[in-house]
Formats: sequence, C-alpha cells, structure tokens
Amino acid sequence: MLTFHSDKTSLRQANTELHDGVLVTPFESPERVALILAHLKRSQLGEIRAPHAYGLAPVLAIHDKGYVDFLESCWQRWQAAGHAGEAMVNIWPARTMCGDRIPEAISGQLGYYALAAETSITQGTFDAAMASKDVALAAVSHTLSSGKPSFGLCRPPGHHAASDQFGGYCFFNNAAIAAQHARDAGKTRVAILDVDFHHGNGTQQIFYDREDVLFVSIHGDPAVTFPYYAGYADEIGSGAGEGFTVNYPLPPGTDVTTWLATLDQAMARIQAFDPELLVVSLGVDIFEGDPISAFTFKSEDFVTLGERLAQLKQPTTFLMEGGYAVEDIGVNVVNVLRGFNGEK
Ligand SMILES: NCCCNCCCCCS
Ligand SMILES: [Zn+2]
Repeated sequence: MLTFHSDKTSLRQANTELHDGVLVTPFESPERVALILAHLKRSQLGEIRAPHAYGLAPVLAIHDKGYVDFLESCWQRWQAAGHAGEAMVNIWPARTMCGDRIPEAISGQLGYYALAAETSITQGTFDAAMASKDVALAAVSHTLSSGKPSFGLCRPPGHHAASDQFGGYCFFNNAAIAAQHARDAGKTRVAILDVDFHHGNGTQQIFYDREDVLFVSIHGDPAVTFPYYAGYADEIGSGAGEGFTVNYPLPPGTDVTTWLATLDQAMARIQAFDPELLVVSLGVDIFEGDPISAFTFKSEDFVTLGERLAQLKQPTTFLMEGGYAVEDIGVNVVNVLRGFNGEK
C-alpha cells in the first residue's frame, strides 16, 4: 500500500493547547507523524511518496473563502494586534448573541471561525494544513487512478473542520476535500467512514444535505464526549441528504466486540449505498491507552479493523485523523493497514 507524506506537515509547531484549564503541550504533535513514518518504514508496508501542491482550488471547493483567508492571515494579524501568546479564542457568538455578523477585530473573527478553544493558530499552521490536504489529495488520486488502496499521513487532522470553522486540532477537512476531488473526477457516490473516537462534526456538516457523499461515523456518545454538540443518532442528514448521514454513538468504555458489531452495521449501510470509493477517516484514538479518549482497542484489534474494512472490497483511501497515545500510534496505524492488506 502506498503512503503519501509531506515534511511540511511538521510546520505546525504549536506550543499551547487549552486542556483542563491549563495551557499544555498540544496532544496533536509533529512527533505523531515521525513515529508513524518510522513504523511504516520498519513494516515495509510500501513506498512513501511526497504529494505535489494542489493549490487552493480543492480547498475552496469545500471551505468558505472568507474562512480560508482568515486562516491564512490570522497569525500575522494576531501578532500585529500585539497579543503575547498563540492565537486562541476567548469569545464566541454564543447562543445569546448574534452569530451571523463577522467582527473586524482578529479576536472577534477567531471566535466566529472557531468551534472549540483548545486549538491555537500559530506560525506555520496554515502551511501545514495546506500540506495535509495535499497529502490527502495525492492519496485519493492514486486510489482513483489505480484502484489500489492508499494511506494519506495527514497532519493536522481534518474531520472536525466544518466549511467555515476550525477546532479539535483541525483546519481543512482533508476527508471532505478528498471526497469532493473524487466527485469532481467523475465518481458519483463516495462513502466516508469515520472511525475516530470523536465525531467528525465537520465532515457531517459539509455533506449534511447531500446524497452523493454518505457520511458514517462510530464515535463516543456526544452527550458526554467532545464535540458534544454533534454526532447524535437522530442526525440523519437534511433535504436530499436525509438518510446519508449515519451516526453510531457509543458509551465510553464500549468493548471491542460491541464496537466491531457496530462496524458491521456501518459496513452494511455503506454496502447498500454502493459507493465507488471509500474514504476512511482513520483516527486511532479508539486505542485503550489514548490520553483524551475512552474506547478500548488493543493494538492487535486494529488488525481486525483493517481486515473487516477490506471485506467491503472498495477502492479505499485511509486518511490520518486522531490518535494521541504517541508511543503506540505507529503500531496501531500500521496494524490497520496490514490488516487491510491481509498480512498476518
Ligand atoms: N480534554 C479533552 C478535550 C478534547 N479536545 C479536543 C479533542 C480533539 C480530538 C481530535 S481527533
Ligand atoms: Zn479524535
């Protein structure tokens, strides 16, 4: 299986994340990519290629231009405004205020375009996000042209990014950009399966009223899990998209047997949709040792996950999403890909 990777994904070197009321070193660190790369090379899974630059057009096919312009200029504007630290949100268009007006001040615009407070914007964030979507585009292009599976080692991740909102460590929605690229290449039906512990609220929002892209997600119950305000089972899509969003929220501590039985249901739904491409938002934060999640996968269970996904017999692109147990992220990611390849 080919892997696509760009060194530029390490350009985001944020120093702070707001976690438990404290500014901590971000869980979404550049080391995640280095460790996955090291394990990929050791496992000899296949060639690792760099993407070419696809530019802004594929981003603007999914994201609002004002949002993209904001992301590109935010760090410079934040510094010019004299703020001491990294660009972090401290006010939102909360429920009791109007949310459809965009303020002029960078502090106001941060709140307008952010869905969560933990994620800072710093030097290099925009460039890393641009490299991450290039990785996704290169991976899906390979699968579209060859029919063979691919792995996009995306970083930052993307599934929390909505059409005009960042957060949950995400800026551009790599999976949505890849799915749209497949649609623009003539595929009529694309399925996105999100196995990350956290609901892919951004991916859901982007395709919520569309019937050409099926979004299916298995995740921690949002009643008690980030992102809290999306991912409930009664969110099924709207308009033409009704029935093309399928959420499987599960309680924290769900055992792997139950999780895999839920995957069987999700796969049956995908099979009924009869897609021409499967994009897997691969978050390995369903690992029992993940510091900010609450499912119970052991490393060997990720082999089973890959084996199950192969049963769909779809052209498949895996795109890296979450996974914060950094010591184990390499083996967990490679185990999915090895399982998919049918390697014991
Ligand atoms: N105290 C934990 C809060 C979690 N905050 C963001 C989680 C983003 C996961 C991305 S896959
Ligand atoms: Zn996650």
